[in-house]
Amino acid sequence: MCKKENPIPGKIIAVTNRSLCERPFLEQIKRVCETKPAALILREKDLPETEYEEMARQVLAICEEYGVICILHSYIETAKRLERQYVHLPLPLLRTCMQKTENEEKQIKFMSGNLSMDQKNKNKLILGCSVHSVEDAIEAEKLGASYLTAGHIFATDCKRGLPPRGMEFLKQVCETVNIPVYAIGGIGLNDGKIDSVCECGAAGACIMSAFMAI
Ligand SMILES: Cc1nc(C(=O)O)sc1CCOP(=O)(O)O
Repeated sequence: MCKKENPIPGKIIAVTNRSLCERPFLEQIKRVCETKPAALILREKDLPETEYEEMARQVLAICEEYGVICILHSYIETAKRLERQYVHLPLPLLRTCMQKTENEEKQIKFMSGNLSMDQKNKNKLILGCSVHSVEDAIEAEKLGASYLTAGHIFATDCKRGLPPRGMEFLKQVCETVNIPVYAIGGIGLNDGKIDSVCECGAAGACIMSAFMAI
């Protein structure tokens, strides 16, 4: 299993969901950042893009203050405007973006757009992608994803009524692709599941509800 270099420097990725917060959202983001996750995915995809962008500016400032990588979710134009290097996309969106262009060179150009990196890393866009099957994982890797989230691994209120895919599924995904995989779904901060998913070959875990209530 030779995984490419992980663009995320740690095991824990926080995922936001403002509807789960009891405190003002930005206050909650600060509390999350105080625990020093490696990254935070700003997943507020029900917001209109203008509101998302406004929120992203504020969240980015907090993440920067705490040295936490902020990954924008779904809104590619916002990511370009804010010159973000890290973007997370659901697979259908990654597919659509890539279909707009004919070859890999053009794809990267299209995706990178105005995403200006530091000079050394020019054009090095870090794309995350959510996958829910081994086939999805293979496709996302081919489309140029730099890391994957695979879920949902354990039962979670956020996917009520849907059976979890389990550790065997996670293992299969991790064994199949050559990019880092983060487990998502039903993982807490101190329940031992982070270690368990890493034993399956995952690079770490994405955690939503537990972080929104921390
Ligand atoms: C946002 C999300 N995506 C999933 C996927 O399977 O892609 S599972 C999920 C919910 C994760 O919430 P919690 O950490 O509270 O279980």
